[in-house]
Amino acid sequence: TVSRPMGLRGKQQQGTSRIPSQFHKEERVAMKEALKGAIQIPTVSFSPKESNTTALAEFGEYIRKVFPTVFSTSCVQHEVVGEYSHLFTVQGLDPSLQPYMLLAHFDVVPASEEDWEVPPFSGLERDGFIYGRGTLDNKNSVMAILQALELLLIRNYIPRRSFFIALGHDEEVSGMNGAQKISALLQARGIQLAFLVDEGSFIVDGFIPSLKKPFAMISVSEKGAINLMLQVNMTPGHSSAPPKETSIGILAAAVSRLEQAPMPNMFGSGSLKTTLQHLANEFPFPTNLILSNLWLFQPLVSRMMERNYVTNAMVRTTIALTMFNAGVKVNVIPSTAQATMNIRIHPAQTVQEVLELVKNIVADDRVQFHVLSAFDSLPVSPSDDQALGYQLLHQTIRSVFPEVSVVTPGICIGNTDSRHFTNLTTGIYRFNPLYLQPQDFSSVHGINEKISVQAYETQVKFIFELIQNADTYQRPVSDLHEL
Ligand SMILES: CCCCCCCCCCCCCCCC(=O)N[C@@H](Cc1ccccc1)C(=O)O
Ligand SMILES: [Zn+2]
Ligand SMILES: [Zn+2]
Repeated sequence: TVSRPMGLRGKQQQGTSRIPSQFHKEERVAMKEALKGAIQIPTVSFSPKESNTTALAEFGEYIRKVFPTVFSTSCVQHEVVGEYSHLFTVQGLDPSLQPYMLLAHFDVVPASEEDWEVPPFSGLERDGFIYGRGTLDNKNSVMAILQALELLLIRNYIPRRSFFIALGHDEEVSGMNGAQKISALLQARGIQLAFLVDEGSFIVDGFIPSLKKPFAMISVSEKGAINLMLQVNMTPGHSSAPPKETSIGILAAAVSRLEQAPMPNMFGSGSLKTTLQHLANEFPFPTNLILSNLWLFQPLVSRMMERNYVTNAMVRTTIALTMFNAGVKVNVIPSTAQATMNIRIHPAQTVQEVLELVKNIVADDRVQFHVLSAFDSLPVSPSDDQALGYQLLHQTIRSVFPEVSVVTPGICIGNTDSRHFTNLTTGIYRFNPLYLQPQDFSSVHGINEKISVQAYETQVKFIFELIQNADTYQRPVSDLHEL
């Protein structure tokens, strides 16, 4: 367990003085009201071709209204990209410092009114929590980033290091029109980023049984994915004289075989192993010893990880059957049956390897494979002493969340807009400065998504600190050792 400061040491902020992250009562009320207003705009992405464009446009008007200083300060340039996404360029004083990017998205997944305790687009405050779709994924980040910049600018802050704020409008349906276009635009301008911070991981609490303390997980990679459609075609006919096998039966047996035969456990070659080694001393006896001696206990630990759906997703490629279609009439045997699945690829495997494994499990030539889309897992970003982005996050976590004793690299089991930026940087970090418990995780894309007012204020504070920390001239520690 490393809890001492790593990486960035030495003098802070030569010249200008640091602006304390203290906000008065009126500012704190204004910031939570601004978030509520953002939740009330139903910026829903239904599919790559269908979104609430009226709401997306309204959101653009809304941020102009609630963050007037951001939009009127001369060191901040604003552009709309891909019709609804936003790119802010904040010009720093020192062009020799490589710029970085803060990334977030303001589209949300749909929410069915009836299931919620509080209407999902009401932004209602109840018992210290703000409820609504997007309070964790990901309007909290969108608003907190702009809010932190607004408050810094009001205090006459001018950054030393330039940075970009990119706010996507279609992350929930692939990010092709938002994040992808922003990335292409910056590439055309010859920009390279020192690092990028996006959503995708949290200060996680209660996901590993017997680990009582929360820890900060910064995701340094994310899983790949395949959308795969299996199809069986057989001769159609009259249901009164059925053949021995039908398209439905053949396909059902094939997908059942896939559910019965999970993909191999890759714990040994994955980053969850590193994560657990960082955490070893946080566990009570004997788990601390077990995790410190993975050379011996790896088989035991890898099986333990399979027991929970989230940690299971971190040790293997998963297959979720998500669509199943066949038949139109009760007395007609259909010719075609289709099953679509969403596969999430462990970083130790490739698209091709997984497709081979799936074919071998299905093992039936009558089942056709149609790959609808596929991409490999993302490259692993550095998390060593020299990794500026990782070390800045680590430093900021230590100061804003002093009670969190472990910060570790991890892997994101979902996909984020950050995957469109591999052309601009190798330092992609997915971290949302919020506590997340399993019940909060279920509310993301689920029901009763909510954020506490206090947690949101802390998120603003975190970004306020992170932006100032990024102004460091400090080179990573090991460079200093050489001096
Ligand atoms: C060691 C135990 C730690 C447990 C940590 C649990 C934290 C889990 C956090 C997971 C957050 C995932 C965020 C992913 C965002 C998301 O939902 N992305 C979506 C976006 C998407 C949609 C269409 C096509 C491509 C991508 C997705 O992955 O489906
Ligand atoms: Zn998201
Ligand atoms: Zn999402």
